[in-house]
Amino acid sequence: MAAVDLRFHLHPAAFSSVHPSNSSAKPHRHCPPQRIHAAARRCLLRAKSSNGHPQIGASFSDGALDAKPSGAGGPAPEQGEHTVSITVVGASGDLAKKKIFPALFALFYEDWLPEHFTIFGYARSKMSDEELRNMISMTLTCRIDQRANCSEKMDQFLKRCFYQSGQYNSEEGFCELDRKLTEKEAGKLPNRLFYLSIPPNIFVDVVRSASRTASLPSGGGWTRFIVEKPFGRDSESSGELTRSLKMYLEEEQIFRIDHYLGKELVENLSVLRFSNLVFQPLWSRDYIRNVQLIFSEDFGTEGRGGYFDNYGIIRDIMQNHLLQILALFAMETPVSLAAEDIRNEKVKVLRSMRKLKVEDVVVGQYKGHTRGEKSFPAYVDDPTVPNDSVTPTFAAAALFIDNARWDGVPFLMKAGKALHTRRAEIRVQFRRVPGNLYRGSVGADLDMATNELVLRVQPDEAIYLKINNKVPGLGMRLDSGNLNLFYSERYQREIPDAYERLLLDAMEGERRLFIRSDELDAAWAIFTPVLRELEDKRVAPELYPYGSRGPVGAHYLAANYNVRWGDISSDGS
Ligand SMILES: NC(=O)C1=CN([C@@H]2O[C@H](COP(=O)(O)OP(=O)(O)OC[C@H]3O[C@@H](n4cnc5c(N)ncnc54)[C@H](OP(=O)(O)O)[C@@H]3O)[C@@H](O)[C@H]2O)C=CC1
Ligand SMILES: O=C1O[C@H](COP(=O)(O)O)[C@@H](O)[C@H](O)[C@H]1O
Repeated sequence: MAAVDLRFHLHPAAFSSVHPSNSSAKPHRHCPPQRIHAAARRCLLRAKSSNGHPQIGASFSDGALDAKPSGAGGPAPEQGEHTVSITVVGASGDLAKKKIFPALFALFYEDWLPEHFTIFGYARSKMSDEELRNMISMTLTCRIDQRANCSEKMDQFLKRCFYQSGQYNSEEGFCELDRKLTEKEAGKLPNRLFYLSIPPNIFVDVVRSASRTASLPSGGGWTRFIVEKPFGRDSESSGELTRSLKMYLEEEQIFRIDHYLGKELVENLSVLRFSNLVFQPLWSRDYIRNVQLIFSEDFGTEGRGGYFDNYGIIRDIMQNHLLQILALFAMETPVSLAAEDIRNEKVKVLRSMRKLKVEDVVVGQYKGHTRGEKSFPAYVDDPTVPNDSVTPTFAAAALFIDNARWDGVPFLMKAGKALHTRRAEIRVQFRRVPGNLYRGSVGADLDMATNELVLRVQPDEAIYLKINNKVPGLGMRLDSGNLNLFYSERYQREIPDAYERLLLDAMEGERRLFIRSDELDAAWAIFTPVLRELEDKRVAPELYPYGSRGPVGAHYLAANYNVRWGDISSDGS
């Protein structure tokens, strides 16, 4: 039966500000829509209160400059004529080029964007609109299954893209941006989305400048900020970041993105759990022996060493992507599918988790390796990484949830760069069959004959369940076979990129797949002590060759809990 996609039925009002919390509730001042040079000057002269908040009630002496209704710069907007302006801050960067602009184009191509929208790139690099368009055009592709009118659609999309160069900590650039946005929004009810695709050390600068100068007045349309990870380095810095952001924004305006939550299989995890009766009774310590969350990449940190060395794999992947999956996997049934109900359950399960101990962690770092003619660099060969760096590019960890459902069940995580394959998956290993009638027919190792449910997040999305099966023939021999749901065989449509779903959700004000600040606090509480200890003691990572399966220490760690990693068979099944 064809699935009904509710988004096709969304009313344009889904993009409007229907709830006060959707609007920019913090008081702020707008840049004047006219005479921008004077405006920029005034922006800079704007008085600040002692705590850095934009001042309530501060106004320009020139009342005309101040009088900007939601649809300023044009005739009164007609009912329902909304427009969304999306500003990609850090538009010249890797993520913007690789993911954000392509995702925006994909949304446009499939008619998910509202009729009236404008896209702005903002960064320090000097670029004209045309140069931005050229840059973006290199990154755009059309879905293989929908190539019709592709270049026409690209041209239409690129015409809606503009660029504003400016500093991140200066209000001048954002004032100029505000002026241009206002021009494009003329006659419509505006809404603004800022995507902070920039290094974390400048998040607050941008939020301060943009919220003071380029966010919409309270009571107008909404102004939202998507903030990229990392959200701090530990509990303390994350708390500090949250406090700083909240000086300028309401929590409702902050969309902390974890793109793994936008992946199809991760979204499907709750569907699998809560809409299939067969799994419901099995989902606990009674039947599940261990759960494995595995992430591997077959490339190193090339080009991102400077960022990575300050964070390491635990912060880059485990504390966010894998922990979020774990929370969705292990949470209790939420009251409803509403964002706050789901996030409440996630927080509860995260708060039930034991703080990770150093003896439950193995860290590794890749070293150079030569295979045939080809040489692969060591992590420390990156010129932006210190030669004596002990930053882990691989980690394995055993985590526990101290609640009634999961008491004693090891949740094993493994994440690494420069490994032999690129993969992300969830493996659920079930207990042995008690008093198994067929124990003589399944081979010596009963643990090898237990059921395993695998959710392959990427690549080649799939769900499969390993079952024991009689090998056809006159004898009685069992082997392990898979009940398969391979997405490429079952579904013809190409799977949207995670960023498409998340951008759309942010525009719709749907927070379900974004991280709330208390979730973040709970997540950091689990990892901060171990990160501190690893760093204070400069624990030396186990070296593993580029392109290998990672440090053997990961196997010893799993063995401590009678676990065997499910991804070690040669075919990876
Ligand atoms: N790249 C990826 O695959 C992923 C990235 N992220 C996160 O997304 C954000 C953006 O990542 P990415 O695009 O890789 O970042 P980049 O390093 O490419 O930076 C983005 C832009 O920010 C500006 N910039 C870079 N360094 C500085 C600096 N020290 N001070 C001021 N401005 C600077 C540059 O623009 P200009 O000089 O023109 O101003 C640059 O083009 C980060 O928070 C990252 O952690 C998250 C997941 C994956
Ligand atoms: O957040 C991050 O994710 C990417 C992996 O994302 P994927 O969607 O390609 O699996 C990772 O390479 C990067 O280091 C990390 O910051």
